Amino acid sequence: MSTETTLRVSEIFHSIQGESSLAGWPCAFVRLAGCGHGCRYCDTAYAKEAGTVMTVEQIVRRALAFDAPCIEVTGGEPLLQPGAFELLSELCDRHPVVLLETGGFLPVERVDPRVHAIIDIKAPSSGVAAENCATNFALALDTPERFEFKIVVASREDYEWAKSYIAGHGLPGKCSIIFGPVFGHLEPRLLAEWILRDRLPVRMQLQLHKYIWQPDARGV
Ligand SMILES: C[S@@+](CC[C@H](N)C(=O)[O-])C[C@H]1O[C@@H](n2cnc3c(N)ncnc32)[C@H](O)[C@@H]1O
Ligand SMILES: Nc1nc2[nH]cc(C(=O)O)c2c(=O)[nH]1
Ligand code: SF4
Ligand SMILES: [Mg+2]
Repeated sequence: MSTETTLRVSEIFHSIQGESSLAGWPCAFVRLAGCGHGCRYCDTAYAKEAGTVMTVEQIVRRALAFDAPCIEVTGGEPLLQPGAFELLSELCDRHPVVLLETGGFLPVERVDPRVHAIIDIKAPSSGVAAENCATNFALALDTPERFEFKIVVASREDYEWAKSYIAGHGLPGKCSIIFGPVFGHLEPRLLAEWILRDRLPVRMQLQLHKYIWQPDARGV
């Protein structure tokens, strides 16, 4: 594997992990550039710009320099760049906790098994629910400790869809599942009450960083 492989990078930053089961931990983020998806609620449209070309070695050194308990590769859609797989493996060689945030429409089987992958399942309000890649569920049910599934909901309809979607794929009780509100669209209290009323075996998340800094701030 060559660490001279290049990738297009949107930003590399140090923040408090705002999402997933590791929310709250200081984290180094590598946001790769580019995304072919078009989730209606996307809060990171800027990552679709070209970005800066960097080698795997340069990216890894920048991320390690934050000396954070975890490193997350996100985007844009990180798995769209072939070099992302090498980047993830190189990070795993040099750091014990490597996370991947991926949009759930690409297969994750080529991702280094040492990576903890947070796979987003897109609900109908995203406009791209038809592109959810169901092959990822079989892999996750096989090795559940490697994965988390996240569903961001904007409405009661999204919530009902999410409830039956996870049940239909046999995920509850087997895989870690997180529901979160589309920021500013669904009142967190409503989602909390729906989960409690249904006794749903899912975690609830808020995007912590949007309560610490300006919700539309970059680099946090
Ligand atoms: C910006 S995307 C980048 C990684 C990957 N493309 C994906 O979709 O997971 C990271 C996460 O941000 C979340 N997200 C994006 N816009 C959001 C919003 N308006 N409200 C809540 N979560 C949002 C999605 O759940 C997504 O998983
Ligand atoms: N602080 C912080 N935590 C995050 N977790 C996942 C993020 C993402 O955009 O993928 C993100 C982000 O953009 N900021
Ligand atoms: S897949 Fe991720 S980066 Fe791409 S549009 Fe959807 S939320 Fe935004
Ligand atoms: Mg974000």
